[in-house]
Amino acid sequence: MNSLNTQDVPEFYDLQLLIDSFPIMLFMKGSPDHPLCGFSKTVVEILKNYTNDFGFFDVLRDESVRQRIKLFSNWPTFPQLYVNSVLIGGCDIVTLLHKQGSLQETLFLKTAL
Ligand SMILES: N[C@@H](CCC(=O)N[C@@H](CS)C(=O)NCC(=O)O)C(=O)O
Repeated sequence: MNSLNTQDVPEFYDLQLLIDSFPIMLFMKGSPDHPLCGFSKTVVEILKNYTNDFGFFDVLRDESVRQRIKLFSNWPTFPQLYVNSVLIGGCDIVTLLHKQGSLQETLFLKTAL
């Protein structure tokens, strides 16, 4: 069981605002130009096959966001990819969608809503 709960950490950032801040939003470790984890690096490399137009938030720069968003989205790891504020998943799911050929649709049909 996760020992953290949302009252334990200060809410400097409104998570929903962060998630909503770009149609394609990646919560990752490091930045797209300098990923600091292999999983984040993989997702950035895959995304760049489709678009460079995505937002990101480096969870290593804000421990509060890092911990709270895991609870908020019920997803315990990073990266976390959101499209139109909906959590798509992490590295495994993005890699699978890419290999299946459905990531384009996931990224662009949803953003065209
Ligand atoms: N299976 C995961 C792998 C990602 C993962 O294991 N991330 C770890 C190490 S970078 C993580 O975020 N741990 C929680 C944390 O560091 O706060 C995926 O598909 O994204």
